[in-house]
Amino acid sequence: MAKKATKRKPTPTKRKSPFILSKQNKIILGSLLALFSIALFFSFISFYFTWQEDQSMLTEFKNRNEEAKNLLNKFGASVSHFFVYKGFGISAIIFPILLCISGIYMFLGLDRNGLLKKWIWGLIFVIWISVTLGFFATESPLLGGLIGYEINDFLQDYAGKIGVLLLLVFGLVFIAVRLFKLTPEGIASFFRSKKEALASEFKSSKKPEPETEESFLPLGQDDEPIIIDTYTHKAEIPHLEKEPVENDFEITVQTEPQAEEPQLNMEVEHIVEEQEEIDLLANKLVDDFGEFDPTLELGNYKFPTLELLDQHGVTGGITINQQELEENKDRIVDTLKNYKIGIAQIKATIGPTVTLYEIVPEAGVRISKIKNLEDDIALSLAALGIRIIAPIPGKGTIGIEVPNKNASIVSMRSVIASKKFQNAEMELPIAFGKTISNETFVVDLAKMPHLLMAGATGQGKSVGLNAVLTSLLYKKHPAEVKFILVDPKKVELTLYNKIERHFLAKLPDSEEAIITDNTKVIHTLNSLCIEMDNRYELLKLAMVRNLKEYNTKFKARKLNPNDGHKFLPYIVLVIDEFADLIMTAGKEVETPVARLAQLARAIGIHLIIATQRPSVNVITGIIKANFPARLAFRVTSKIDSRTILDAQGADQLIGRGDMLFTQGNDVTRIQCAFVDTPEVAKITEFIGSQRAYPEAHELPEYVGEDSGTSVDNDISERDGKFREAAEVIVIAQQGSASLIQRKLKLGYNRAGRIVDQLEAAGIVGPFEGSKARQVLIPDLASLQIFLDNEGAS
Ligand SMILES: Nc1ncnc2c1ncn2[C@@H]1O[C@H](COP(=O)(O)OP(=O)(O)OP(=O)(O)O)[C@@H](O)[C@H]1O
Repeated sequence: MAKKATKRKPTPTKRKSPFILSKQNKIILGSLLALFSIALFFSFISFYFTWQEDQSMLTEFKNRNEEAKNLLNKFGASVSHFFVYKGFGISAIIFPILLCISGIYMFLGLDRNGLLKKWIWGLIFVIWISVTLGFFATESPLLGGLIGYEINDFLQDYAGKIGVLLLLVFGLVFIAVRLFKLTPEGIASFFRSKKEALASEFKSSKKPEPETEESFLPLGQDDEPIIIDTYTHKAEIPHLEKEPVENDFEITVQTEPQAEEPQLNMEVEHIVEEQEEIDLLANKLVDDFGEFDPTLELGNYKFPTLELLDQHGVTGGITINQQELEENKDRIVDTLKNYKIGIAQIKATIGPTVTLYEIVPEAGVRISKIKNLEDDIALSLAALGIRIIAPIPGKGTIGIEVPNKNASIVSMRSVIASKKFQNAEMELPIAFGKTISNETFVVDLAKMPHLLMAGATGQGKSVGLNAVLTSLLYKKHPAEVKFILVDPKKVELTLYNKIERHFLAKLPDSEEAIITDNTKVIHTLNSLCIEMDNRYELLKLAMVRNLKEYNTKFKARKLNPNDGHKFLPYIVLVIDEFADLIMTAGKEVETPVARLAQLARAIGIHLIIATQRPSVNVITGIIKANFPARLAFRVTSKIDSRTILDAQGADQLIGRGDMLFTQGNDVTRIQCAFVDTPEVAKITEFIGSQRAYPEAHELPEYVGEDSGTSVDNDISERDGKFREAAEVIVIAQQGSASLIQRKLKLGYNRAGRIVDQLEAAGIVGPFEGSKARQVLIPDLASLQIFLDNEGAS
């Protein structure tokens, strides 16, 4: 998206200009413009031959019996009269030329930036030529047109003839320098090179050199041994210190430095030009075709509209219950008074779910004393979820958060529609919800750069994940971001299947884009590691430090797609129920996740990991260290809160989307935006019904150690029990090593080896995680035929 890097427009529905035409319309309009401009061109030309005869026709435009001599008849005569006679004279011809170029641009669907430049220069030319001709050709007004004449007249009244002449010369200099990039040095070197070319031509015509090797040899030096290079057959350099010899071109050049000075100057200029060549080429490509636009393939893609989201009954802001506020204030003041803590000042900020009471204690009160009263205050307020922030970072106050009796829902619609989100100039903006002071909370996932989410069951984790995904869907074009969704629960993220070919990425041979089984997760994570390495390689080649710089360079056409460069979308990997994965796959999952978390930030791969159980064996030290951004919904214990946030507080939340977010230092309390399943269904339906890419974004192939075997299908090297094992497997129609182990009383390793050989022979299918392998031979008779054929071939 060439335009995406610049300012975003306020509403997602109006991101594109309403004047964007479809490809067909562009072709139609482009050809119409080009043909019209050709007609106009000839009409202007013919005006110069027919204008006198057609003059009387101008008032007879409606009269169908009258005919004009102009090539375009009365229309041509009138338009030409307007543009040439009343307008700019002969320079009016530039208009059809500009129109023709515009038509070609439209026809070929080229970028409009280059065209705008041409129009600006065209208009400058039109005016300059018209005024110049108006100045010099006062006798023939048709050359400069009425405008040229009038401008001259006007200027001469104020600046006189000389003043206008100087202005015209300045115009010429301006055009020469800005458009043709002429400089005094450039002109001087041009003439110098011409002069030298002439001189050398003259010289060579005077002394024609015979085309033999001897012509390079110094003449008249018989007494000196001449060293001839065996490869080049030329005299070697040592002759330098010798007296200059007229006939020896090479030596003369090197022994007369003064005569060579102009040539040295020229060389310097040449080097400068060479250095700029890549940039010049890129600039030319951008001028001709415009910046690369990754969204072009789905050019008609429409962003989801706000109407797809519900208000959830919230139309206005938060309703303030004055009585509740007063009561809470009095209770806080009374409770603190009971403990002999005086309050100098108290202020309330009302949020969607909690109200923050900011207290300035009287001088001499110890902060730790108030902090220790947390439970007592909660008791006296008879409310759950009280949190004391002492002191509030950046302010000299103590905060007491008290849940509102009637919490209001923060709808996803309200946060998406907020100015803060709409105007967010972020790479991957996420609108989480609203803070305690009712401000929309927007953060950039690209800066986090990975997010860890935890919360006990039913506290709003799935809604939180949907809020993250919805935010990105409302802001990003399918070309800019791809999701990899891992959903071991198999039900939470299924709705996103509909946007598979727009927004999802998957392994080359997998059918389902949403990953639900563990083996596939391991493969996908390893495949992402390969993608990461590939991307680093591309970044290295492009000599940039991160994905943003890389894509900017690619859009500016400074990276050649023939060298493997391509526009790289962000990849967001979402793993729901991470605990479940770690429990079943352990290190196999942890290692690639840690590797990605450590290294993937620069190349645009971002991880979002959600878990119900934030225990230390799930969120291990290495994972924690690489996930500075953490989001905690309500958890069941202080320990869990510490594991996820490195601070307590998450155990005191009130649930239903009440959450704490930290990016390393401050902890912010946020009410998560609520987006319901039917809303997600509508959004995915809206996107899914639009034209899509032919396939989901393909990840690099990963060949796992356990998928397939490297065992050769060598009959002579097969285990002695191979045939028996094959029979057991075919009878049971179950390809498992443990079955062979039991039935044939073999050790595990030997049984495993036999299964590998069975796979290599094509009797059982590949490894499928916890499931038994598929048996590819239906019955014993078929097996018999199969093995006999194998032996015969
Ligand atoms: N931000 C919110 N605003 C209002 N209500 C919410 C919010 N988030 C969640 N809820 C309520 O809590 C319920 C449970 O939320 P959710 O399904 O997200 O929980 P969960 O943490 O994913 O649970 P589990 O881990 O069992 O899947 C929702 O159905 C909704 O009624």
